[in-house]
Amino acid sequence: MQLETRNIGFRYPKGPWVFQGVDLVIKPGEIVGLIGPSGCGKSTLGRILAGYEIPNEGNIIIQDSLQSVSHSSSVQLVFQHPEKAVNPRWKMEDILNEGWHPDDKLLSSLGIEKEWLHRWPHELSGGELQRFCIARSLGPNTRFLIADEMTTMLDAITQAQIMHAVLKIAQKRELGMLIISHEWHLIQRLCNRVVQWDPKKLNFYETGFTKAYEQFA
Ligand SMILES: Nc1ncnc2c1ncn2[C@@H]1O[C@H](COP(=O)(O)OP(=O)(O)OP(=O)(O)O)[C@@H](O)[C@H]1O
Repeated sequence: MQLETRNIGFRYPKGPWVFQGVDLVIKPGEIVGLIGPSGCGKSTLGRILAGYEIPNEGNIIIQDSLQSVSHSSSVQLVFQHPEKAVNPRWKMEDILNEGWHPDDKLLSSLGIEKEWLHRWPHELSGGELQRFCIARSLGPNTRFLIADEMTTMLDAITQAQIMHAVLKIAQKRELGMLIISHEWHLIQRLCNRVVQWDPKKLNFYETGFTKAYEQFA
């Protein structure tokens, strides 16, 4: 089972091509980094992979079934703005348990305190809220996790703790991950492979292998 894009191209309505001809493969258990300058289309690609946008050209292939539209709960996206990903009218307990019921072990590995479950989203910091979004994304159906600047709002120590917890889960469950980040050091340290923006071709290309993330886990 792998997550694959074949020759995908995307443009927003009336806009220019953001990218074209993107071929990307994420295998189970593989941690792939995606880097590139602001505005090159990293988040757009992440949203396409998670099924929130439909490519104008090409296909997304998940689990060996050819789909012109990528939409599957097996691909989960956690992005930079957790406040936009939760219902402000729901208490954290309901938000957390909407799709599945994360156990205490997972909550504690992500540093989620029990007392937070009884709060409203606006009563948590961005980083605290993000831990809930991460826990929510790791349901039993998840096979691939797209982490779009997932830990950007956290301090370096908390960022390392959370990434460590997520990577351990990814390793144990053989989840494939795409880590989108501007932080080259983070990408270099965590990823098996790195994919980078090619401005001439409006495309992404492999930069080669980095250190295996086991060193970090
Ligand atoms: N809803 C939208 N409608 C029109 N254009 C959009 C929309 N969202 C993004 N864009 C444009 O598409 C391009 C790619 O945006 P995207 O957010 O994918 O880039 P990015 O590489 O993730 O940037 P950053 O690193 O700053 O987060 C940008 O030029 C952006 O202005």
